[in-house]
Amino acid sequence: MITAQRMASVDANAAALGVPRAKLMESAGNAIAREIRSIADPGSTVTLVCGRGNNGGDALVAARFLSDFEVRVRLLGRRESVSTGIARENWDALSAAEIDARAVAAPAAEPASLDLEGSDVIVDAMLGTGVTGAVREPERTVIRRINEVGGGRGSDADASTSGSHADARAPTVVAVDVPSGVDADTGEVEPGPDGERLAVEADRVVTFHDGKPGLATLGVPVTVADIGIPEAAELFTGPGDLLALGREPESHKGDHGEVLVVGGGPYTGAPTLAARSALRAGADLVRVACPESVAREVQGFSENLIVHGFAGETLAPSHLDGISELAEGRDVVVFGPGLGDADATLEFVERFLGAYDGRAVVDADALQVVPEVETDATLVCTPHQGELRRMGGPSAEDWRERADLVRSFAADLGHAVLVKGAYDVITDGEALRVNRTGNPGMTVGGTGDVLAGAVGALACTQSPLQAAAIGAYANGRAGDLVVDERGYGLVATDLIDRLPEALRTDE
Ligand SMILES: NC(=O)C1=CN([C@@H]2O[C@H](COP(=O)(O)OP(=O)(O)OC[C@H]3O[C@@H](n4cnc5c(N)ncnc54)[C@H](O)[C@@H]3O)[C@@H](O)[C@H]2O)[C@H](O)CC1
Ligand SMILES: [K+]
Repeated sequence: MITAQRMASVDANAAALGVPRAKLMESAGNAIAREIRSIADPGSTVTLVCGRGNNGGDALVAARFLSDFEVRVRLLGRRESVSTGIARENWDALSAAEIDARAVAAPAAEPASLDLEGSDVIVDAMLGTGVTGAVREPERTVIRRINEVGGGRGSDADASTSGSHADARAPTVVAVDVPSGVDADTGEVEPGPDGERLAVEADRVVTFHDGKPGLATLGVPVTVADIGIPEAAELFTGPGDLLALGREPESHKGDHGEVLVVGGGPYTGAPTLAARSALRAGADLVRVACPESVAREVQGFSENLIVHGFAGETLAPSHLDGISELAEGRDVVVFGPGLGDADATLEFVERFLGAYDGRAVVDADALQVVPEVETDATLVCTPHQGELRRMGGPSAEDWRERADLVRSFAADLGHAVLVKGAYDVITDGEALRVNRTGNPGMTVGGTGDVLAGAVGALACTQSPLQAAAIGAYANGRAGDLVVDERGYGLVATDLIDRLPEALRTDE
């Protein structure tokens, strides 16, 4: 199963891996034609009702594979309103192929011009995973029309006859990717302004690459068609993963989350790097809880941080209440940078995690405590391979072998894990991602603190798996940008400055 958001990311990652969307559309169109051949004979009348996006584009391709059928293509709107280049190209290819293709400028005003009557098969290619909000006109009127002519769901789903007694049978309605108006993730139909919930009542669905959660509840046959998306597009992180960050234009302060960094003691740089990285990776507000002894120095690094000093040189159980209280009001805690491993500190870590039930990124010396502590917290652990071993985790030279072992380690641990390496392995115990950005220049100290801060900021708005995958991708990409510019010799603060650029996609 795959969500619409994840599908868009995988689609973009496939494109970045050299599999153009036009090829995916060609495969999708081919799959639709195969589905139609499985339920109707050549010579049957197939009417393809096409929207102005790539969902419509898929059906425009299918029409070219159905030349031995009576094909009628009806585009809802003018050619200029087709929203993507690849769909427009497929529209233009139709007129060259002398297929009965008509752009219906005002389909809501003239539904009869869709020539739905007399169809043996109606293809619903109006709206797919790109639908936003309740269905608008002209799709509302056309959906009503298709449901009227189609006889509603469950009408005889097998139009195995040719055109001979089409009138005796309602046409079979085949939906492309998802019935128009149905949310691919939830299966729900958003009510329109008049409160009416309108969606195509399809007899069958042809969906692409992987099942969609929202189709399971429809109770009609769903064909999942392979459209040539390489497995690498799902396994490896890529620019498509950044689409999940889509910033709502009207978002305002506080939407992107508040992070608390709990760290410092023997080391002052680490919590500062994590905190500044969280700011750069999009957190609205970042606080640092650290020992009094380093508070002034941490504050000195950036006036954008709110620093809370706790008495003494290292954090200890006596600080538990104060720091737990601070954590209460935050979205994510980044726990561990520079904490050190004094006994009192590790006891503090164990008691904090045991009591905390929010989201936390756990890094550095705090990691060794995680396997022993019972916690209701949702953790993202970010060990390097040595820290993973100290957690009792697996070690394997080959990254593929390591990936599988880490996935089951994370499943046993009950938390997401990001194991840093030339290939970072990211998993929540079920899904698995591998990040290949980054370079040997990044073994310099502090890059792990920058990563932990970035993952912390992202975990305010993303799932633990997504936050870790995107964090690893952006951290490594920032490192690559720095090395491209000035060769090796990068320092951790260089990464922080390049995070905003590394988190932007022009997809
Ligand atoms: N990797 C894949 O999954 C592939 C998917 N393909 C097909 O592409 C669609 C998604 O295409 P997209 O262009 O993103 O969006 P849609 O065509 O679904 O719809 C956008 C289209 O519809 C208009 N619109 C949006 N919301 C509404 C609304 N509420 N009411 C009316 N109109 C609406 C919007 O203006 C656009 O014009 C996916 O489903 C697959 O079918 C690829 O072709 C193959 C690879
Ligand atoms: K559709």
